[in-house]
Amino acid sequence: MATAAFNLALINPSTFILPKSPNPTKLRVCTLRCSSATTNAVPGLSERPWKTSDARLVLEDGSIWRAKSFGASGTQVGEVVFNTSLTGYQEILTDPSYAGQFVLMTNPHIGNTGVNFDDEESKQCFLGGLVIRSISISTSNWRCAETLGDYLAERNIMGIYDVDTRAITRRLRQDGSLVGVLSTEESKTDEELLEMSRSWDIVGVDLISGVSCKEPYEWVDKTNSEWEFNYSGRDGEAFHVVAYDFGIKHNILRRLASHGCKITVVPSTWPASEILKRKPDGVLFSNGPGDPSAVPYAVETVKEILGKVPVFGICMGHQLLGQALGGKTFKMKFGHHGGNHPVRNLRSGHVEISAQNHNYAVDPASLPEGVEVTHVNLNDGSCAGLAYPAQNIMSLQYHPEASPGPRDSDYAFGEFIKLMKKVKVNA
Ligand SMILES: NC(=O)CC[C@H](N)C(=O)O
Repeated sequence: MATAAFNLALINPSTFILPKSPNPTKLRVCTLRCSSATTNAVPGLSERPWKTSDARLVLEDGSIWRAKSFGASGTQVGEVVFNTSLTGYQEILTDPSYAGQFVLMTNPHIGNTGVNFDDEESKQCFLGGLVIRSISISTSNWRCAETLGDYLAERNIMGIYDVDTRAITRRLRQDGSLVGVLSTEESKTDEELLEMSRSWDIVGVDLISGVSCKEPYEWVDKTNSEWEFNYSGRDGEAFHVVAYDFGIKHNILRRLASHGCKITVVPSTWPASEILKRKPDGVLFSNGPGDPSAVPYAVETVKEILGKVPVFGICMGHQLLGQALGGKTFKMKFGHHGGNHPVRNLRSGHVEISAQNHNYAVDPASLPEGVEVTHVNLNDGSCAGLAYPAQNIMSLQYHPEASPGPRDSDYAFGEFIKLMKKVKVNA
């Protein structure tokens, strides 16, 4: 009996907690579930015919989570955030706003539909890594082109599974987002990985420049007719929208194209004067990764455009607009990441279930008079949308394009069309 219990402990992921000592040499390794393992490698386990724990997630609070690896191997540092979406892991993996972050999925079973090449939200996976409870051992979907593991390995993205995602989520909810290091390298000690996590920070880093396009391009793809749902939204009028790519998700572009817009996507550093010369009907400031305070050049660009042409900001775009209007942004405790966030539209009174992915928010009290809070997140009362009618500005902290997530907020694209129409008609 004792032997069986011991073996079970060996093949299960074990969690080791290091005390929060500032001095790594004083760290004492203790174990919650397996009292025999006090070193990184468990002797003999590598000879077993089944996969054994071969990866570690070391959090900056000193906790160490043993796991099994899939996708790429190596060592990677990032900020751990949890995402509560039940579906759409592929759109999440390709959302450039996750650059610098490890996404932990709270849904315990991931990978069952594999991946396809239609559901990508950008050309690349920019996230730091994926943390899941259980990886599906088979894939079953008519669109499946390959397995999640192969997809991540080809893109050099690390994944871990067989880790207690509920316990990590509770820790993040309690203590806030934490920096962590994922590693499959046995040669690195726990202390080295801990040191790495403690000497890295996502705050103040310009992550946009790493994900934005390098040259402008035209976008024409609409939402595939098979998936189109908002037939009333297509007014066919060809408004020219310039979209700043701070890490833009393709579905934002598809939804604008489905409304008949002609779209030019420009890099994050494209000068405002160049945009204004093109006389667009509207400018979209996209979603994007990281800290809005780390990209003052983008705030300056937004400032130069405000009041001259109707604008729509989404997520990072909303935060940059908030700053450009004179407001402040702040880092939230653990942010909002998922497809089930209730938001109240204060103008209509309607509640939308929305897709969200952000760690920063605009402080509404810091905004000047005339700027209206149009949407509120009903989970925590944070600002979820703004408008400044005098300057034809609208913005949302969340994702009207969903992908993944519910479509309740898709009407926002129609509102942007209306805003452009109003200005054009009155010009
Ligand atoms: N999706 C986004 O645009 C994210 C915005 C910003 N990077 C944040 O984490 O708050």
